[in-house]
Amino acid sequence: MSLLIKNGSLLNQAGELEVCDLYLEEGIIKKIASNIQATGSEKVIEAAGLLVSPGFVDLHVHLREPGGEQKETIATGTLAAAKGGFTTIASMPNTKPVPDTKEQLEWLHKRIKETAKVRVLPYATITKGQRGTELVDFPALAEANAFAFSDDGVGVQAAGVMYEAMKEAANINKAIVAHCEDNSLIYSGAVHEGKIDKELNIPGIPSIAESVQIARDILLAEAANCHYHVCHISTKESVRVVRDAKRAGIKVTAEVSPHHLLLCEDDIPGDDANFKMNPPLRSKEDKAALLAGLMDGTIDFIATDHAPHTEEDKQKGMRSAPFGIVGLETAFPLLYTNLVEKEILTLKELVDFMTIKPANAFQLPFGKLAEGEHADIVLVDLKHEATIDPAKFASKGKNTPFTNWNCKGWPVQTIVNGEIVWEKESVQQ
Ligand SMILES: NC(=O)N[C@@H](CC(=O)O)C(=O)O
Ligand SMILES: [Zn+2]
Ligand SMILES: [Zn+2]
Repeated sequence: MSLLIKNGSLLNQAGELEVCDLYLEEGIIKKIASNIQATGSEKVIEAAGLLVSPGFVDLHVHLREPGGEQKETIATGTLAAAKGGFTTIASMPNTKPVPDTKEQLEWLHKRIKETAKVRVLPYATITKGQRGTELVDFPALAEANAFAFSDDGVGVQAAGVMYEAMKEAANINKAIVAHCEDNSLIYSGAVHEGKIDKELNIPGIPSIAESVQIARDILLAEAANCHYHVCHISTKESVRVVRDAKRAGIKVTAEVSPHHLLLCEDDIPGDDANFKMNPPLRSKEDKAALLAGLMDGTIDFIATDHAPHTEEDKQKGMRSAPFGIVGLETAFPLLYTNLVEKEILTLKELVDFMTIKPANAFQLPFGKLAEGEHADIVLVDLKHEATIDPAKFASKGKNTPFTNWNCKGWPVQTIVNGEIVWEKESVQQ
């Protein structure tokens, strides 16, 4: 089925909105022009007043399948992605079992093919069982279409193991995507070590637990000549270290999450585990440094770190609940409302941070609206206002700190490979 999107607003290179039509056929954007005439055989989508954006790309998502289906499945997580305007997501490997063999990864690809609503690029682990000791078979997993290698959920503790992993990854031209956390510096903390740990009398996680490992890894990546990507960067020291590394010409990239851009420890209302995630919400100064890092190119793009947990998990409170919050269904409206509407970022900057920038960091052929490109598109209503209500999420995870936030910029239709995978009317919003 071909699609004709009429009268939508597209961002041009200068960041201005231009009214245009798009013709999609066989999964490809065939034509972008004003006044494309319908032939009668295609489905016509009236998009007047809507932003037509490349589908969003999220390279940090937890889908929990296999082994955590009570928290999320590939089906529910990718529906949440579609609802949030994401057309390509990369799935983190901290599942049970983890994709650390060719067979596991092949099973995952099959399951994705059967049940995913959007494109899913699965990570393989760096170490067997994410135990941090024995490396996976990098060439075999690359052959089985691993997107990249990550032990997300836990840092690789031994420098020697990380160095060998980086050399393996460099050999096959794949990236090491790192959750940076030195276990000897976390002291079983649950919140940032700063003000909030004292206020709540809960052990804190110091900033150095992250920044020390990033500094180590950057030097290893330089020696191994490996593309090294930093997950969910959260501290001002980490930003400085990455900035210096980029200046030195080291192949490092970094992502930041919407919650670290929009919240800090001062926003934690008390013992509420919907504000518990790893890394934790840091200080006001850290939050400012993350935004500055994003704006000066130190941080390459935005990724949600969508980490669904059950309500039962989160009712255990700050000390005992698992780390993580959901993000797919609220990322764009939150960032649009709190950064673009407040003129901190332009609309084009935000869209780029969620489309072309993540795609380019990993040489992915997505995130662009141009003739000949994949027909991955989201239509967004920038004016419609609605309040965030977790009860309405498609995700099984309702664990968000943003309940009741009023936002504009809600996706209304999501197209992957030229096919409508979600539209507002089909799901209660
Ligand atoms: N971010 C989190 O707080 N939790 C993630 C793991 C991770 O991203 O490190 C999870 O899998 O729940
Ligand atoms: Zn992580
Ligand atoms: Zn994660």
